[in-house]
Amino acid sequence: MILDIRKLSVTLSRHKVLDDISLDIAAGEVIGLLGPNGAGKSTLMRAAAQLQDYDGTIVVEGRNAASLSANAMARLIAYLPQTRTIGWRITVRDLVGLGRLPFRSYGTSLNQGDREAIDMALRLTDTTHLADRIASELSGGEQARVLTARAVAQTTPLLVADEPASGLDPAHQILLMQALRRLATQKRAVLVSLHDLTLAARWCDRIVLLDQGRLAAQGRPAEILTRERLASVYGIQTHIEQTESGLILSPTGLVER
Ligand SMILES: Nc1ncnc2c1ncn2[C@@H]1O[C@H](COP(=O)(O)OP(=O)(O)OP(=O)(O)O)[C@@H](O)[C@H]1O
Repeated sequence: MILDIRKLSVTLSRHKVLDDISLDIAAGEVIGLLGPNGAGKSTLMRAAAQLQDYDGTIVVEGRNAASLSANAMARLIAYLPQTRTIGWRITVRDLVGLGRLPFRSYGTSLNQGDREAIDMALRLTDTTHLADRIASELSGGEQARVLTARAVAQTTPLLVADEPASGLDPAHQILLMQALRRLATQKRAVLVSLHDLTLAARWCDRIVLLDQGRLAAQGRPAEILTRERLASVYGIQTHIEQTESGLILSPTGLVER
C-alpha cells in the first residue's frame, strides 16, 4: 500500500473539517478526490503531505508520516497545491528542477538522473517548449502546467495534486489525465482532486467522494457517480451517458431543495 489513512480528523477554528476519514491507495491507482466546495479535499491532501495538523494515522509506504523528516517526506510525496501563481523570475527549467532538491546534497549540481527527471516532467506536461521562458511571464494555464511539472519531477511514489486541471484548456486537461495515468505504475500512485465529473469518471480508477468533511462514498466511478448521489451530495441534476470513450457526465441543473 502506498498511502494508508486511518481515522483522519481535522478541526479548524472549532469546526470539524474532516471527520473520521479512512482510505488507502495502492500502487498503480489514480484516485479522484471529489466533493463540493468546502467538503475538505484540500485539507485531506494537506494532511497527507504533513502540512496540516490532524488526528489519526497516515502511513506512507509503510512508514508513519508524522515521524518522517521533511526531506524524507519530500522523497515519498509530491504535493501540488491549489494556488498556482509563480511570483519570481526563474526559468521554467530551473523551477521544475526544484523538484529534484530532496534528492541532492546542498550545493551540488544536477546529475544525469535529475536532468532526465526534469525532461520527463516537461514532456509529460507539454512544457518542453517553455523550458527557457521566465515562469512568471507565462499564462495562468501554462504556469499551472509548469508547477505540475515541478511536482512530477520529484518522482515520488505518491503524487498529491489539488485541482491540477483547473484553468487548463480541454486538450491539456486530457494530456494531464493521461500523464497522471502514466505516472501511476506498479510502484507509484496519484491522488487528484477534481471538479470535472467526466474527467474523474474517465481517468480515475476509484473515486473518493467527500461531503461536509465525511466520506460519502468510495469505489469505481460508475458505482459512485450516480444521478442520485450527485443530487444528494452536489445538489445537481446530471445527464449521464455511457459512450465508447467512457462515461460522460453533464450537470444540467440544480435539484430543487
Ligand atoms: N483555517 C481555517 N479555519 C476554519 N475553517 C477552515 C480553515 N481552513 C479551511 N477551513 C474550512 O474547512 C472546510 C474545508 O476546506 P477545504 O479547503 O479543505 O475544502 P475543499 O473541499 O478543498 O474545497 P474547494 O473545492 O473549494 O477547494 C471549509 O469549510 C473551509 O471553510
